[in-house]
Amino acid sequence: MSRGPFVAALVGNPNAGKSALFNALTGARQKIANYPGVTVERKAGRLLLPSGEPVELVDLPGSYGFAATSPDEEVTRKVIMGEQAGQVQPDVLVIVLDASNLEQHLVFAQEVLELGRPTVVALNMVDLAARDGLTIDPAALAVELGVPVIETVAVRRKGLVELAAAIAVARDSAASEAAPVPRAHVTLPERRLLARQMAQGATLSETARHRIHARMDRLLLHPWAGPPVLFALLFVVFQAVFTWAAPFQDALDGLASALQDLVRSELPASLLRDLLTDGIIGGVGAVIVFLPQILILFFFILVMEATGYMARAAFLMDRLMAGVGLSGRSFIPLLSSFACAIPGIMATRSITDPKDRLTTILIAPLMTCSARLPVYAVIIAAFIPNTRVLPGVGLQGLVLFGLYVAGIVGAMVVALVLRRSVTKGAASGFIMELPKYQLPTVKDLALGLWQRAWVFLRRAGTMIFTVTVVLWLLLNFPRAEPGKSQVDASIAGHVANGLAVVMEPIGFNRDIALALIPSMAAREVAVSSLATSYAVDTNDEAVEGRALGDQLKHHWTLATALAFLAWFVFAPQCMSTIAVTRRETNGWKWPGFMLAYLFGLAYLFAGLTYWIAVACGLG
Ligand SMILES: Nc1nc2c(ncn2[C@@H]2O[C@H](COP(=O)(O)OP(=O)(O)OP(=O)(O)O)[C@@H](O)[C@H]2O)c(=O)[nH]1
Ligand SMILES: [Mg+2]
Repeated sequence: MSRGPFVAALVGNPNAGKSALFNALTGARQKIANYPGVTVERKAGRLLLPSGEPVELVDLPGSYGFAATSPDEEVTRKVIMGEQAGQVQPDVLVIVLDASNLEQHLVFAQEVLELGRPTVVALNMVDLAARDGLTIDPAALAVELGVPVIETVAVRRKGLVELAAAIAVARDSAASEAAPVPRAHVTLPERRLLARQMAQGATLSETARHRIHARMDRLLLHPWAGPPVLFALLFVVFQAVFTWAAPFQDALDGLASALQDLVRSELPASLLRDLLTDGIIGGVGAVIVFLPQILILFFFILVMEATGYMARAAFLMDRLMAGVGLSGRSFIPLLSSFACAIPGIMATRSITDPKDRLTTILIAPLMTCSARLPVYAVIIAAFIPNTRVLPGVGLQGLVLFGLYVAGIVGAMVVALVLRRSVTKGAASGFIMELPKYQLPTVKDLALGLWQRAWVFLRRAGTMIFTVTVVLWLLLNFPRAEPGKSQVDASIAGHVANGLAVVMEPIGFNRDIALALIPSMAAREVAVSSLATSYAVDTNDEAVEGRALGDQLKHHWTLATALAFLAWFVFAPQCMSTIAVTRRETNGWKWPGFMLAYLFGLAYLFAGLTYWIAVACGLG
């Protein structure tokens, strides 16, 4: 019988370390192509046996079972069964197991072993198992599985020679045996039970903590159960942002009003008094009331990071991100962008693939940064009734959650489009180690929250303060004739009236146009400039005292409010984001592209929202 070299294939669950083993075993002797007819990568390379004889080693996509339906898993099944076009059936199967996750990995391993083909098991990641206080006896496992078991640490090149030798032995037995001897078929629940028994039987020692952590991972990283848990958690976070913050916000609001009243009663009526009350206290105060909501959001983010859950979320997201041509590597930069796009864009430096990185930079502004929270919150509080949709689920929190989701979905769609057009190229792999679960320490949490509060207050005291005062000046000069609108007469009013022509089709009035320009300096200024401009234009003392929310309800329709929210989901972020994009991409091309596509999307979606809302009778 004459044929090509012997073929061995690496099979196992996702993240068992197959590709790491493949790279370690084949080195530079690799070929990468696509399987004919499918877009799943075919990775094959040459492994030299201890005798010097070559074996073709094939790295298969990770799989949870033969019944699975994803194109990747379908290829894995077909290759093993010898049904895949362009691929000879492997003579030897190398099952790769994650020793620190043995029970879970043994489920699919049994299904592969049922085929009765010549098989070797690589018990990989024994270093991680040892770190977690877990010792596994390879000899005992070999008895239970009925095939040789070799301990490996792919990333440290440990056990590679022994594995190659075992492959050689299995290959010799394959040559001498006439046909595979299939084992009895068992059902999935039986396989799960057996997996637990075998894992327990082969485990020499295990700490109680490891047992609990392994159980948590089994749930939180589960391909079906994991994402709903993540989603539910985020949902709770956004509900909390509204419900927990309310009393603190009321207190801050009361403080600002009291301060305004104090200034009004102490100073004689003058422009200076107006600057203090309407400009500074009104404008900056309108932003500062959102401190509690920002701190609650960060409290959750910090807890998720400190406990080790965030890395697991990245791990879960890796599969979803792969769907849009990105990897889990983009998850951390994108997550940082929920605080602010600037650190997020800077964090993309850890992404090695240039096209991955560029795509991540371009979509980072679609993640809802914390500066947008005040804008969303003020509009939602004014226009969305504070009703319960379900027990414990408020409509306001739900809308906020929806806005965040809209940003994420928008980002994923944009990534998908970009990866097929401007940043076309193959997706790169994801390498990440999961940290141990830990209880967060109160000190670290307090420190993290304090830093966040400080960043926010400093912004309010410097950038937002300056922009608010400048806007107030532009709104107050030149002075209007008595009885005429001050905003219409002012410099800012003239500019806004010009811009309003463009914005009118999407339901934006002059006040909004006025707020949009300074909000390019900092998002929160949209809130303070609305507060300032309504204060400047009211002479009636009774109306002047009204909260911003009441003013908005007075001047805007629901359709306009919804369009405004949609605008803020997509509109380009502040100037600093554009500047940092220029720096990170070395030129004006990509920041220019970013501005253009984000303005385009913002206009389109604000318009769609407005027209649909008007058509539904909300105008
Ligand atoms: N500490 C440690 N890490 C490992 C070991 N083997 C692999 N890894 C790491 O585990 C992660 C997953 O490894 P991969 O080789 O990509 O896993 P895979 O089985 O090819 O995964 P899929 O292709 O998704 O099925 C990577 O971050 C590897 O660096 C090991 O023995 N020890
Ligand atoms: Mg792989």
